[in-house]
Amino acid sequence: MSKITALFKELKATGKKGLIPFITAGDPDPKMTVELMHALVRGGSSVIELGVPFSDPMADGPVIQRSSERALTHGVTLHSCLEMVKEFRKKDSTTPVVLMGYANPVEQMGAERFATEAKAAGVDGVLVVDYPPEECVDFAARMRVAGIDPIFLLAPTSSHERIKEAAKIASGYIYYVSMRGVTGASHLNTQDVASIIPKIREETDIPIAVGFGISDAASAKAVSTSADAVVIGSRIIRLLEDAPPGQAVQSLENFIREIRDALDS
Ligand SMILES: O=P(O)(O)OC[C@@H](O)[C@@H](O)c1c[nH]c2ccccc12
Repeated sequence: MSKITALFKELKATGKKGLIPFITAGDPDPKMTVELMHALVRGGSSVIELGVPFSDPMADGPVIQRSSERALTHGVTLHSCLEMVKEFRKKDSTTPVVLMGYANPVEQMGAERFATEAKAAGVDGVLVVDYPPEECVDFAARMRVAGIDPIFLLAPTSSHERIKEAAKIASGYIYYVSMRGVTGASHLNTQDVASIIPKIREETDIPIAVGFGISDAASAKAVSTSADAVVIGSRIIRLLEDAPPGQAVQSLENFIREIRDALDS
């Protein structure tokens, strides 16, 4: 059983919800990423979604775009992201890490080599934003053979067919995007989310994480009533941007703990 699957089993058994923060590898500075990952764990994160910076992140709003640009300015590549995971693994062998990115860097490396190197670095799951499930049966199989969970996105616009397709090839969890548009939006509708999740559950027992527009304890708690886990990205990136010099790591840990407490209450 994969680390991600085991984690969701344990969450379910203890009646808890997963917390999946997103940070971009190399933002604000490559030297900080591993330290930030450990702070996420101390605060009570379940899984870390580590973003591979990309020059044309079409699913991302301005906040994560800026974050990607900062990381690219520091010369961060897919290879250096894997090095950061390796470094993180020296002190944390249990927290699942999901690498999130766009197809281009993965294809440049080649899917085969990517799978081998990602596994060796300690990656547990891979989410390629621009890989629709129905076109990625081979890719998903290759990841699974390497021992990596292929994670796919579903959205309010996903057809019944696509839901079925994703359910067939995904493992670990399915990422349900709460709304149309880009990351960092502010019009989250938890009722809409709660009405679609049962339709996905009709097709699969895989846990469902929900992201896009979750920015505080209240929205996290509200979404968690129907989801198995919540993903928070843009709010965290803004917190890192706004933190006073030297305070980013502690502010991040405090923020995550606040969300963790809300989910547990
Ligand atoms: O930023 P938000 O609205 O909190 O959404 C999560 C999100 O940032 C993270 O999961 C993510 C970052 N880039 C993406 C691109 C596509 C899907 C998801 C993502």
